[in-house]
Amino acid sequence: MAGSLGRLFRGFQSFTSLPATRAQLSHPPAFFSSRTMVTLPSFLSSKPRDFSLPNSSWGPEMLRLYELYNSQCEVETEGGEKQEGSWQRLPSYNRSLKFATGGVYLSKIIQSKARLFTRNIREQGAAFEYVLFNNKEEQRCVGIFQAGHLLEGPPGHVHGGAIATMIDTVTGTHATILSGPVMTANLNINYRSPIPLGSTVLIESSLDTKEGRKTFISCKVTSTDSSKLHTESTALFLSINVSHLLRGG
Ligand SMILES: CCCCCCCCCCCCCCCC(=O)SCCNC(=O)CCNC(=O)[C@H](O)C(C)(C)COP(=O)(O)OP(=O)(O)OC[C@H]1O[C@@H](n2cnc3c(N)ncnc32)[C@H](O)[C@@H]1OP(=O)(O)O
Repeated sequence: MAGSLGRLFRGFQSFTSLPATRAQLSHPPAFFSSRTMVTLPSFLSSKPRDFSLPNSSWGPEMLRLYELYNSQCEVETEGGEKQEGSWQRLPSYNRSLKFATGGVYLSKIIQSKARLFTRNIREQGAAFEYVLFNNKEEQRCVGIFQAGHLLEGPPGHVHGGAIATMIDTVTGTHATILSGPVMTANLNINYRSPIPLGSTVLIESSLDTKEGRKTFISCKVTSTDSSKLHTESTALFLSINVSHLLRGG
């Protein structure tokens, strides 16, 4: 079982190193084409909904930024050929294990009803709408986040716990790409200015350093034009053996 979990994490890492065409990124079924299934470690088998694709709840700013980064996922050479760009969109599912090889078996043992916290609210736009892009060369990850009405903390503004969740999501995914299976050991957050509910913000994560099992990451949340700083954060992730999760830590 630990081996299967390990394959999941490795699968996630190898996805991020796959050459992805724009078509693959925009249309999830193509991601599961026979060609890519050969390349992937076959940890995904059916066609789960990819929550990081645009839906009707996305506002103009969310869509604009999505297009901005998505257009850099593939570039055209002078000869007219398409090739991998500097950014890569990361797909996002509500339940990784469901689609894993042997996932049903694993799910029953772990938690049959478990769903990813940020992807389990059915009403589109009500809570966490986000998409992540990774820049492997620059060791940077960007999250575009639109906060829905269910995330209210102070009247009209986003709950600090929801902001922390999104920071953990962006930096945690980034750390997984950089270092494989990790857990958040420390998350240090300074809230500088409130985020209006319904607005879209940028969450930028960058690698500070890696020391043995430790991956140190910095993150900031800003307005989409970067002029306003909402939140600053540093995070420490520790590489784990997946059996750590099965033992309950
Ligand atoms: C599945 C398919 C693919 C998935 C692809 C992703 C897709 C979906 C994306 C979602 C993304 C969401 C991302 C959420 C990520 C979480 O939210 S994880 C949940 C929250 N975190 C936890 O519950 C962790 C709880 N803590 C633990 O389990 C353990 O304390 C840890 C963190 C594993 C560390 O334990 P340990 O391995 O025994 O390490 P330990 O020997 O204590 O310490 C090792 C070193 O680290 C240092 N250290 C340990 N803790 C700390 C600390 N808090 N501060 C500073 N230093 C520390 C120690 O001092 C030591 O340093 P050295 O002496 O070696 O220099």
